[in-house]
Amino acid sequence: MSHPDLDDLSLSDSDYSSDDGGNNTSARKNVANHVLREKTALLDKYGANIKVDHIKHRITRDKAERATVEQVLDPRTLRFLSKLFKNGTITEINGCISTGKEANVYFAINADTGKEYAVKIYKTSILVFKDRERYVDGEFRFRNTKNQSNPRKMVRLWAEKEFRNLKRLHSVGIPSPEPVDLKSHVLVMEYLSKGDGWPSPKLKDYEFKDDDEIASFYIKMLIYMRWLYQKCRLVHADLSEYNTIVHQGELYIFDVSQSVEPDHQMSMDFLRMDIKNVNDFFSRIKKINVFPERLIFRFVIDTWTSLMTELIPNKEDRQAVMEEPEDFELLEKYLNILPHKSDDDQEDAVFRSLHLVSSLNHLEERDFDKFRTGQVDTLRDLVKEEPEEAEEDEDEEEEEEESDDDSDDSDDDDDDDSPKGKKFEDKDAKKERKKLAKEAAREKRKTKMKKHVKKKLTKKTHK
Ligand SMILES: Nc1ncnc2c1ncn2[C@@H]1O[C@H](COP(=O)(O)OP(=O)(O)OP(=O)(O)O)[C@@H](O)[C@H]1O
Ligand SMILES: [Mg+2]
Repeated sequence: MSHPDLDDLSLSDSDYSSDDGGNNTSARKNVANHVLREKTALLDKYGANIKVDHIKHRITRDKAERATVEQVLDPRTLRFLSKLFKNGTITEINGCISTGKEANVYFAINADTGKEYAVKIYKTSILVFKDRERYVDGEFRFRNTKNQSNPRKMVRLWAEKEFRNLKRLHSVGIPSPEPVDLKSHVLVMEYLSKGDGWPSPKLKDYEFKDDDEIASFYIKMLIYMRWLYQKCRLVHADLSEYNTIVHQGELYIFDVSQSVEPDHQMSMDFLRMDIKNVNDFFSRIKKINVFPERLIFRFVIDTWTSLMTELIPNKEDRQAVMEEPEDFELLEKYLNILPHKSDDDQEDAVFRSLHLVSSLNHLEERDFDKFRTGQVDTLRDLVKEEPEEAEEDEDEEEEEEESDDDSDDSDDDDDDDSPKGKKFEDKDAKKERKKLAKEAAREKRKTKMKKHVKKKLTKKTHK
């Protein structure tokens, strides 16, 4: 069969755009014809290699149905897929693994090398795009980009983000599908399979041998969460038993398009949500003892030095481990000294209810009232290990404030006989000064993190 030269037919992104204001009808007709011709040519050339029906359990190699392909894949997507055929990354698409809210995932192979791939195609329809905003807070991520109003550019950005994030995970040794190729909103990655086309199970479907195996996966999950934060500078932001796969005995993390960097204004909330999801799965569904969420939070964001100081209090003994930052076994040892969460953990309840921001810069106007009344905490301050002396100083400071509040007239009548300005104040000025000081102290207490909350979050309670 003869084809027009596909490269000559290729259109740019803007050619597919419908926002030309409707002024140039004949130009639009031309483009529409062009798109149609391109689609037909691509289908003639690659249609027989693309099967988009749902795979039920096992990857089959039935004949591709051109009509279904035509229905499911829009011309633009087809064009980017054809680039993957042309550059030899894949030779066949053999069925649909998943149709999600944001993307469809297909199973693909390269018949020449025998390699298997997962091809994730982001949905570009405006309807889905609106949905995405609501569900995944994409709005935050792209709030400063010019592309917010253009869904095609948005999904391309989204796919690119996933591709780059996967690279980060892969490069630091967090088990994850290896990213292979990216063409606009079409992403190719390693396919995690049991072999013979069977996909490896998601964590939620994995049949654990026993409680020990469940516990070991829980530990892995927490350590990978820390590595994500410490080594990749990422918070997953949708971590759960649905976005992790057990592959060849390892826990694989994927679906990282929505992951954010720690300085994202919602990163701390996302991290807390990830921790909650993980804890809920392992405690409620798998019925194992989990650690308190606030301590996991600290485990994820605290420095290596701080964790190791706790694990090995003796400085000399600690020297050796300082050379092995982020060592898996040492992190595992650290987790093993943590207490388990009790059923009525009030401290975790407090932690869950705190409004979190990673820095005061992230406070928005609506947050300021809450901040004044102590309902907002900056998490980095919260988990910082304070040197003992600093803590004592603070105690004194607090006591001072207290006494200032409680006693009306005694604080400056001390026995120190060196002359002090205050001693020679007239009575009214003194009254006024004390009133102002009291007010200031009251204000300060309001904005200061409640001490019991801070203690709860910074000190481990070994039970
Ligand atoms: N590399 C892969 N190997 C094997 N299966 C995969 C791979 N990537 C994705 N999948 C399968 O496809 C499903 C959807 O993938 P993913 O979570 O990345 O997309 P999604 O659009 O976010 O989907 P959802 O909205 O369902 O979370 C996964 O749950 C998994 O079953
Ligand atoms: Mg997913």
